[in-house]
Amino acid sequence: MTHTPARESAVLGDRFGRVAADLRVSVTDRCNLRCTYCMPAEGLDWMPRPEMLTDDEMVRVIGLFVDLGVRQVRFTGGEPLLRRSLVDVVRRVGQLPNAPRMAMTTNGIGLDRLAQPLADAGLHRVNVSLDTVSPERFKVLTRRDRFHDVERGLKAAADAGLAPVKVNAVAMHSDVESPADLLAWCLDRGYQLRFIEQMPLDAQHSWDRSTMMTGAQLRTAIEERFTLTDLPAEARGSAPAEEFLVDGGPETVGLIASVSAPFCAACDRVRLTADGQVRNCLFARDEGDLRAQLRSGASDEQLTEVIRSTMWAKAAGHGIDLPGFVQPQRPMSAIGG
Ligand SMILES: Nc1nc2c(ncn2[C@@H]2O[C@H](COP(=O)(O)OP(=O)(O)OP(=O)(O)O)[C@@H](O)[C@H]2O)c(=O)[nH]1
Ligand SMILES: C[S@@+](CC[C@H](N)C(=O)[O-])C[C@H]1O[C@@H](n2cnc3c(N)ncnc32)[C@H](O)[C@@H]1O
Ligand code: SF4
Ligand code: SF4
Repeated sequence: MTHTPARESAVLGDRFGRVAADLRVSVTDRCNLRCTYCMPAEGLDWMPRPEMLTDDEMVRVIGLFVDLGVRQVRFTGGEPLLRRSLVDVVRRVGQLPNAPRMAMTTNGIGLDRLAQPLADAGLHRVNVSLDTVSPERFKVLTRRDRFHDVERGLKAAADAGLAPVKVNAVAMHSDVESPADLLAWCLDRGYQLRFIEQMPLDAQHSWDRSTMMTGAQLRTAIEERFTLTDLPAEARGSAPAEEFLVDGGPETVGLIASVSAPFCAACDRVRLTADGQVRNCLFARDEGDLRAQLRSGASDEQLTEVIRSTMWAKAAGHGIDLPGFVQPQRPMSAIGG
């Protein structure tokens, strides 16, 4: 590969001039829910534990990303709260030189107990996934009867000051309730709701475009009850969510239209999996193997070279609409979203 100045600069760039500043770290692939758009009911093997990065390995690699210009680290999973050492990892990342902002994406189960310790360890904010306000519907969608655990988790996050508390909802046509019901519930409690288009990343490879609600369809459904006002395009930056004022604001609702309106041209994200692979895109089919290097005694410079070369190879976009699109082998639950 030709080495250009951009390829060797202090920041983590790619061939299209994008610079990664947001690292998403999957700390485990294990989960206590089985959301239908993410995992099969059973039969998905977990990563063997010896293949997972230890805390020391994970913190070392995150430190290298920070040295390369990463300014926000998001802990995700699987379910990140299932990693027993999570609070300690957060504390250690918060103590790095040039410590990044730290966020987490979680299903909220266990957050009632962990929100305060995580906030004390330095976590700044949290996004909680919740697709419905009906406990019965929750049980169907996640195959577990845990709605009230999530409800308690959300409240604990707000009480611990992990603000703003955002709620993520994957929207599908099969949903019986209106997206406006979930929005009303979130507005009442001060949570910032964002709807997400379902992406072809489920472990069972059963994604079907026709079950996905598009951003435009969601907007229409929400506008049956609320007035939405566009925010200036500049306000969005590199965020996946396009935000709208609800009934004149200040509350907002977000639409993450990854499939119908991709935001890849402004992408500033890079990913680290729990088994130590760098992914330059949610949909990447190749990964940079940091674990092998780490365990064969690589220097920081050698690890940095793996990160840089993986990022340099990043594609322009996810290519879902291209004829040759192939879903990555690694499922959403082992990437982290
Ligand atoms: N296509 C695509 N989807 C993404 C990307 N980053 C996050 N998402 C999806 O957006 C949804 C919400 O993700 P979150 O983990 O809450 O992250 P976020 O929206 O960047 O978080 P905030 O910074 O709090 O707005 C999930 O379904 C993610 O898979 C991305 O880089 N590309
Ligand atoms: C993979 S989960 C991992 C973190 C945590 N378990 C949770 O659910 O928040 C991260 C995010 O991806 C979203 N997600 C999962 N499968 C998806 C899919 N097929 N399409 C779009 N988003 C998906 C979830 O709703 C969640 O907001
Ligand atoms: S979306 Fe999150 S909570 Fe649901 S099965 Fe996937 S990893 Fe678990
Ligand atoms: S699909 Fe890939 S390139 Fe597009 S925004 Fe997501 S991570 Fe970035």
